[in-house]
Amino acid sequence: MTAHPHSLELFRRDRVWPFLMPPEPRVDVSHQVILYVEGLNLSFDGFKALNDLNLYVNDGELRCLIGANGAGKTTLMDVITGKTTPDSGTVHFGQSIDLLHHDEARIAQLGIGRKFQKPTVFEAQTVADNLELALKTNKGILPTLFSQLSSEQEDRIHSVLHTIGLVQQKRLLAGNLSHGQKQWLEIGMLLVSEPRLLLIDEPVAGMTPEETERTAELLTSLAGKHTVIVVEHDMEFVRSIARTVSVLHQGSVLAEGTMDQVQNHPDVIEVYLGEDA
Ligand SMILES: Nc1ncnc2c1ncn2[C@@H]1O[C@H](COP(=O)(O)OP(=O)(O)OP(=O)(O)O)[C@@H](O)[C@H]1O
Repeated sequence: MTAHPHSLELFRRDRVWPFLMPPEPRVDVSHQVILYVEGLNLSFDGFKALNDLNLYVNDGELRCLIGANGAGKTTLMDVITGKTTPDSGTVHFGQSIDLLHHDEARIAQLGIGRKFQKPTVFEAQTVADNLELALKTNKGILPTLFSQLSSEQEDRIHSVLHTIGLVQQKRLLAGNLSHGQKQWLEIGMLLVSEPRLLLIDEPVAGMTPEETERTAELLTSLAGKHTVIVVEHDMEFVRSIARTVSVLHQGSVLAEGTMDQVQNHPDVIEVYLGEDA
């Protein structure tokens, strides 16, 4: 008796059916904290890039990380996103997800999106196609523009275009966008997969004052639904968006609070802002 074609399909070795895949763990934010970083240490050839670093970020918060060059901001982002393994310490996403047990790709799937300083959009594709490709890539499907989007996915792309203020530009090639618009598009490319936590590195570097202002509006509008951590050197920008600022110095959190509180903190005046004064 020949097997029914559907049963052959069912026994293909290379298929994993959705009901057999491990369920996507939910991020447990029952204690309002979405990110716990505790006792992180990391040395590079004896130099302590992270030094017993502790950081707690609440769900829905917009947190700014500031600190002089070499303070450890990028290294911290690298550890949270699985790019670098610390020597010791723990990193938890919500109450129960131990991020140090997952690799970079899995951490992205779990809902942590990272945007590097330089935009890396596909310049030869339209704005809408960039979002579509990002959505498919994030879902682990071989990215192609030929497979159809579901209506839910189309709605999501439209809503992201709206959020990033590029509805009018959706048919433009990304290469023709301004620097600021490319940065927003790249934020949109993260948003299509609805991340819980967004890590954004120097979003306003190289932007015009108008673009900087719109970026402030965009990032503040994302907080609440998402948790946003912004690394930024532009203090005026930080002041315009941040409720809580964490100051990193020599691999540790030196001070935390509102911009006014940290600027008036004696340790900060001494080691960081004092240098500019
Ligand atoms: N892979 C590495 N190997 C050796 N040293 C490293 C490595 N990565 C970072 N470092 C060092 O660790 C320190 C912290 O760097 P990090 O990039 O985290 O600082 P940062 O706060 O992000 O600075 P910036 O504002 O300049 O981006 C620096 O002195 C850097 O040279």
